[in-house]
Amino acid sequence: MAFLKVIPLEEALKVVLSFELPVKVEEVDLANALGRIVAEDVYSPTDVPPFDRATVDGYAVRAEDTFMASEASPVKLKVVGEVHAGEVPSIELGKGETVYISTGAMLPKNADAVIQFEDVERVNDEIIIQKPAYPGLGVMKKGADIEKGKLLIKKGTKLTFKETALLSAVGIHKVRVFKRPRVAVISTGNEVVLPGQELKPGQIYDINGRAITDAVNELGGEGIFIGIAQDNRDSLKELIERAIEVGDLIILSGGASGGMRDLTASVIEELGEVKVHGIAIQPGKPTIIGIVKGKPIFGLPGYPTSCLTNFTLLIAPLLLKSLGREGKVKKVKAKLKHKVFSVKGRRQFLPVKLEGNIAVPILKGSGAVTSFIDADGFIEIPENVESLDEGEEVEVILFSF
Ligand SMILES: Nc1nc2c(c(=O)[nH]1)N[C@H]1C(S)=C(S)[C@@H](COP(=O)(O)OP(=O)(O)OC[C@H]3O[C@@H](n4cnc5c(N)ncnc54)[C@H](O)[C@@H]3O)O[C@H]1N2
Ligand code: MOO
Repeated sequence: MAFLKVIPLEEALKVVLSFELPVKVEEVDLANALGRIVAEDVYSPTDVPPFDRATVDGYAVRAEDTFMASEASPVKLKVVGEVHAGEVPSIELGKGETVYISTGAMLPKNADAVIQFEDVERVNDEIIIQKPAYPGLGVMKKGADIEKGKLLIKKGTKLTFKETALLSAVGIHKVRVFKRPRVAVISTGNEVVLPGQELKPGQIYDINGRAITDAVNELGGEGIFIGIAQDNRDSLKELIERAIEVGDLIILSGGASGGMRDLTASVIEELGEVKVHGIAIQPGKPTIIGIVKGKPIFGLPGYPTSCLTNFTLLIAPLLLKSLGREGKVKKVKAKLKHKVFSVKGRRQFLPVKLEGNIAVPILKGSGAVTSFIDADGFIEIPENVESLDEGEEVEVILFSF
């Protein structure tokens, strides 16, 4: 193991993307499909609507019967029946005939328009029309909304309520999705305690455990929080071994650097292999990438902003790839609100808040948790660049999956 021998981000990413996570597919009920990633393209098995349908309450007519209608010379049609939603009309419209029809009902044969009842005068079993109807008025044609055979959802799409609505519309009640990769999450540090516990002097609440677990969940994986390891080899080993049992991938945070109590790298080396310790980026220099019992294991920096930035840069692409999502994190273009400075020779990732298409830099530093909580994403400042100017176009890597 080369202790803190920094390598470029691209090299580190190559190591990460060489890991193969198990890719499995399962079928789930639509009711449990929200947030899951679709494993194959989904095509519509049916037309929506499945029949020509009235879009208003009124009278179904043959439009040609009304072409001559005017205020001076109204047309009269005979009402020969009624058809309501859910019924199959038994009537075929003859010349000069109409039926009362409810919104959502199937058009009777030969009808090609529906005139809303407000626009006709009903006198006993006749309606009086003063304005011509055109074919298609008040009608949604079969398949006009969604055509049978249309590609509805592409493989790799994360299901939101819109997609589950779309699947409902075509009657699909089971969907094939990628199994969620199981990601075991460990926080480390004697000072770190779980929210809900009393905070003693010198202690802080665990942020990374929740944040990483939920970032994994948001991305489509299954985050499993294992616990908080103390800063000693036995505690770290015990939690890593538990994590290996349940996870396809393991993420630790804290203790990644080279301080006296930073043990993560050497414990990983004892249990398996450290492949990378040190990446030429800021934040994230002390990041660890390794493998234990065939499972990828990551040690992220303890500072929550550094931790989540590096999760997004390094681990999200691997999880996205294993979920058929092409390994790409979301990016948007924006203009920088004001000039920012960086240190030459350091490749920096700076949190920014988006106000429309303006990226507002957050300059509190990676030691502040609000640096990433207030941020929508972060921008890159390459190592050979000392500053970016006000109004310069930047690419924002989003903290959302
Ligand atoms: N001599 C040097 N010291 C430090 C350097 C350096 O280059 N030379 N780099 C600093 C930077 S940058 C970072 S990042 C940290 C990373 O070190 P570690 O990964 O070993 O992180 P820790 O020391 O364990 O923790 C750093 C900080 O974050 C807090 N923390 C840790 N875990 C959590 C958690 N789960 N939730 C909330 N906060 C957490 C921890 O209490 C520390 O305050 O090293 C710097 N030092
Ligand atoms: O690496 Mo620290 O992660 O620079 O903030």
